[in-house]
Formats: sequence, C-alpha cells, structure tokens
Amino acid sequence: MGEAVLAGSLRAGVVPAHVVATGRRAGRVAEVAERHGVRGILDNVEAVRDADVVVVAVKPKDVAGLLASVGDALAPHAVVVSVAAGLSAAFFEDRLPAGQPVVRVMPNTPAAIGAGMSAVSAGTHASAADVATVLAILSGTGDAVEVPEAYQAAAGALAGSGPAYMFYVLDALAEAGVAVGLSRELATRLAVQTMLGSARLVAETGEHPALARERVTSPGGTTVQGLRALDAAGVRAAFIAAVEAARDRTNEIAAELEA
Ligand SMILES: NC(=O)C1=CN([C@@H]2O[C@H](COP(=O)(O)OP(=O)(O)OC[C@H]3O[C@@H](n4cnc5c(N)ncnc54)[C@H](O)[C@@H]3O)[C@@H](O)[C@H]2O)C=CC1
Ligand SMILES: O=C(O)[C@@H]1CCC=N1
Repeated sequence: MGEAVLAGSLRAGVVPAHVVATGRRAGRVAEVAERHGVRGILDNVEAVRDADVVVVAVKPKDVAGLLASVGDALAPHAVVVSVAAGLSAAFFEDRLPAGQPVVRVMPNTPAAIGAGMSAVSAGTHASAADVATVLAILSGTGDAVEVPEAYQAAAGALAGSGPAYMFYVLDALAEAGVAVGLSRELATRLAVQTMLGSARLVAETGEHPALARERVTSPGGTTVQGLRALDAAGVRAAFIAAVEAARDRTNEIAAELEA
C-alpha cells in the first residue's frame, strides 16, 4: 500500500528527489527506489528527519514500535499520515510528541494505477491546511474524500477491502462464463470490461445503481431471471454481512492494539 501511495504522490506532482522510501529489506527498498526514482534507505530515523509529510504504511501491529523509534526525530510541523486499518489518530497522537499533526487515511489498492478511493480524517492537531496537503498528495492516487473519523471503519470495510470483493465477483463471473461454455480468457475479458463499464456508467451519469439496473432488466427478459437467482442466493445480504464483518474486524484490531 505504501508503494501505491508513493506512486500516486509522484503522479500528483511530488518531486521524486524530495521523497525518501524506507522498508525492512534492502532488496525491496532498492527495487522501489529504482522503480520510482526516489531515495531508498533502511533507516527510518534518517528518513523522517526534515520531512514535511511522513506516510506510515506498515501493518497495524508494527505501528507502535515504529512510532517509538522515529517520534523524537520528527519536525514539529511534520504531518504523520497513517494508512493502518483500525488505528485511530489518537493511537498515533498518544505515541508521538505533543501536538504532532496526524491525518488518518484509508486508501485502496487501485491507488497504484491512479484509480483508488481514499477516506481521509484529520486528527486532533491536523489543520485544514494539513488535510489539504494530504488530499493534494492523494489526488494522484484517484479519488479522495474527507470523512469524520467515526466513519473510518465503515469506509475501510467498503472501499479499503472493497477491491477484494470486486476481484471475488470478477473471478466468480469468469467462472460462471466458463460454466456456460466460454473460454476462461473470453469470460474474464467480458467480466472485467462489464464491471469497468458499469462502474463508469454510474459514475459518469450519476444515476442511482438501482435505476441503472432496471434499465438492463427487460420485462419477461433474461436479466430478471439472473437477478432472481442472485436474490435467491442471498447475494445482497452477503455483501451487507461482508462489510459488517470487515467493519467489526477493523474495530477489533483497534481494540487489540490500543488495549
Ligand atoms: N493492502 C491493502 O489493500 C490496504 C492496506 N492498508 C493498510 O496498509 C498497511 C500496509 O498494508 P500492506 O501494504 O497490505 O502490507 P505489506 O506487508 O505488504 O507492507 C508493509 C511493509 O512495511 C514494511 N515494514 C514493516 N515494518 C517496517 C519498519 N519498521 N520500517 C520500515 N518498513 C517496515 C514491510 O517490510 C512491508 O514491506 C496496513 O496498515 C494496512 O492496514 C490500508 C488500506 C488497504
Ligand atoms: O485487510 C486489511 O486488513 C487491509 C485493510 C483494508 C484492506 N486491506
């Protein structure tokens, strides 16, 4: 996820020479540095010194240790951006020097190609200008929206995890195509473009998805039978259960790590 945000920031106009990427493995850091033309090092303390923006993209369980090691080296104005699922801005603020600005972001992996969706929330000490800086950086990752922090778990459950649900649907649709006699290659091509086109149609027309669905569904036709099968299998309820489960797990992670 860190590399996706890095790629997006460069797309947004951040100068590669102004970026320092860190990681745990030298090979991986060198690979990222070379791919994006940024400086890659293994020393987090050196990386954050003089930084205006510090993006923390390690697993939630590794955040506390990382903050303990870099906190003292941060410039007071440095905006610490968290993409860690579940961890509150307060989790960061409690482990950083008093007054450090923190902005919490829930991105998703299509950020890697500039087609991501991020939910952004200010911590206690982050100013509107700090949030604007983060939104500007994220503009190269796709769409980004500011939400109250109370919505972060829900937004992450829908959009942060959402690509996995979409890939699941694509895989299932392609499999369905194979089941009715198409080659896997053709079925995948049909499924992918259908998902892409349907999302774009709703995005570009602003039409309610239910109305867009009705337009496809001719009386006595084929689609209504397909939709009946989806309803009979409880697919709508399954999506609601999936988002609720991911939301609940987000809150569990927070409770485990903040305890
Ligand atoms: N994968 C996804 O779709 C999304 C992930 N996130 C969040 O992004 C964060 C990262 O997730 P992934 O990219 O999936 O995990 P990942 O395991 O692929 O990436 C984490 C990277 O951090 C490095 N790392 C660990 N400790 C480090 C340290 N002390 N210093 C420098 N580098 C260190 C690891 O070597 C690894 O390369 C997590 O907090 C996750 O909740 C958020 C939204 C979506
Ligand atoms: O599965 C996870 O924990 C991360 C957070 C959102 C997407 N992937």
